Amino acid sequence: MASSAAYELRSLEGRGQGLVASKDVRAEEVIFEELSLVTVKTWMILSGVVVLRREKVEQKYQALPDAARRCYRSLHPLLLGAEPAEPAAEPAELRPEEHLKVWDSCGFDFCDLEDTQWNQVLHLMICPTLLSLACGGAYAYRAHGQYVRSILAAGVLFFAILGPFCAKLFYFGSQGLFVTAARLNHSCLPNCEVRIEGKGRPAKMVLCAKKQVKKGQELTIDYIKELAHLEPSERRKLLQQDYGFLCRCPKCLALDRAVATAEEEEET
Ligand SMILES: C[S@@+](CC[C@H](N)C(=O)[O-])C[C@H]1O[C@@H](n2cnc3c(N)ncnc32)[C@H](O)[C@@H]1O
Repeated sequence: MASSAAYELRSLEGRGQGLVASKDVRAEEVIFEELSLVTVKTWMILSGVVVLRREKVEQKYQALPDAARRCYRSLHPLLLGAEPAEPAAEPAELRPEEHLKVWDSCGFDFCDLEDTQWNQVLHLMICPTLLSLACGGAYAYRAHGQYVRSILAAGVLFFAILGPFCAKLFYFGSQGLFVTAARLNHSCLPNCEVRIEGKGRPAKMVLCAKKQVKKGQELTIDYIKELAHLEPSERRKLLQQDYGFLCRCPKCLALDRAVATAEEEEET
């Protein structure tokens, strides 16, 4: 893991711990780079929902050296948010459901080179071929038409439109645990973004500033950046459902204050 003096870990009110800039950072500046502790292959739907981890996370954990296992365990939600002076909270060993909690709360999703190649085969070859055979065949059977013609006609349709369409519906992906980046809190107005370069294993994550960040400001990312178009209340609901926390980023806190003021004014 590469580290620099550009950030430090601090306790932040209502958000557990988080990374804070320890010096002024320019827009687009790289704040840190980090290699994944461990990665697993996944099956994703709808721009970023993991439906299946194709590799067993427990096996990955068992294969790690002792020091890396300690880092992995430190990502358990019981420890994330706890003060560093509370080591008693560390679970001795993780149960299967605790492994899943680690990945659900700290896993970063991405597509590496291998996933991208498989996705091209899946979306540009396999899906259109299967659908053309099924739909063209069914049409020819019902309409007593020519199978080859019907399948070819369906093929034109599916090869032209299905690949781009289903590329975001279901795809092969990867998920990585990054020990430092796991401490980044969410904000609906983030000042940083992560880029994951998955050319091989371990994957490399790069944290970049989206805008100028002043010394002492928290470094934040958007956990649901694919859903930036949603209303603030919907984003909040989603974060609570999928990530299990009520968003207390500055934007949501400001909205809370505005709602409370409006309610007070209505009552008086
Ligand atoms: C990946 S961890 C981030 C680091 C964590 N705060 C810690 O103490 O190590 C994600 C957890 O941080 C907290 N968190 C992150 N962003 C938050 C936010 N905007 N508002 C409230 N809690 C947040 C939630 O408890 C969430 O489950």
